Amino acid sequence: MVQKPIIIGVTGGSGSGKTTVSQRIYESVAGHSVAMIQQDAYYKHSDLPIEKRRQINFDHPLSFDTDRLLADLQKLSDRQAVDVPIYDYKLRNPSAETRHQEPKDVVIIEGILILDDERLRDLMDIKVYVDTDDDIRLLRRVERDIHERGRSVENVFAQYLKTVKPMYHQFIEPTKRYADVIIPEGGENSVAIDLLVTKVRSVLKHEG
Ligand SMILES: Nc1ncnc2c1ncn2[C@@H]1O[C@H](COP(=O)(O)OP(=O)(O)O)[C@@H](O)[C@H]1O
Ligand SMILES: O=c1ccn([C@@H]2O[C@H](COP(=O)(O)O)[C@@H](O)[C@H]2O)c(=O)[nH]1
Repeated sequence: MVQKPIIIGVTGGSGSGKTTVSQRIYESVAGHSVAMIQQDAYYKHSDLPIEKRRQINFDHPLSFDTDRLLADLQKLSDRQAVDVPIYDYKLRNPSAETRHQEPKDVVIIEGILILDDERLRDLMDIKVYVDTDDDIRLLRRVERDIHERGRSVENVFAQYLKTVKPMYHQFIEPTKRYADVIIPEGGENSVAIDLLVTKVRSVLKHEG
C-alpha cells in the first residue's frame, strides 16, 4: 500500500474517449487498488420539473457541485472513505442512492471540467487531456445518448448546438493548457496509454 494515493485526472470533450482511457489505466495497474470517480456523479440536484431540467446547461462549470467533489477527492487523498453520489441521466438528477468508496492506491478522476477548477487541479499528480476531433465526438455522442441515455435524435442535436459545443470551446478546450499529457484519438491510442501507464507504475514503485 502506498502512503498517499496517486491521483490521475482524465479530461476532454464529451465523447473524446475519457472513460475508455481511464478504463485502460484502471486495468493496467494490477497489484494496486484503484478507484474510479466520475465528475458526472456530482451534477447538482434540481427541483425544476423534467421539462425544465431538459433545458439545463450541463456543460457549464456551475452545473456541478464542485465543492462536494473537492471534499471527496481531498478525503480520498487523505486515505478516508467517501460516499459518491450516483447520477441518473434519464431523470437528469442525482438518484437517492450513493456508492461507498474505500480509499485506494490510485484514484482516477474523469470528467469534462475537472481541470477548470484550480483546487481540483492542485490535488492531481497527473493531468491528462484526451483530444478528439469535434465531428468524431459528436457522432459518438449521438449513438451513446440515444442507446444509453434515453434521448431522441432531435434532443441530442438541439443540446449539442445550444450548449455542448459552445461550452466546449469556452470552458473545456481551454483547460488543455493545464494537461501534462495530451492523448490524440482517445482510447485506442495504445502508445500514449502505454507511456502513461509506465509513468503511473514508476510513481507507485517510488511511493510504495
Ligand atoms: N479511439 C477510439 N476509436 C474508436 N472508438 C472509440 C475510441 N475511443 C473511444 N471510443 C468509443 O467512443 C465512445 C465514447 O467513448 P468514451 O470513452 O465513453 O468517451 P467520454 O467518456 O469522453 O464521453 C465509446 O463508445 C467508446 O467505445
Ligand atoms: O443530465 C445530463 C447530464 C449530463 N449530460 C451531458 O453529459 C456530458 C458529459 O458526459 P461525457 O461522458 O463526458 O459525455 C456533458 O456534455 C453533458 O452535456 C446530459 O446530456 N444530461
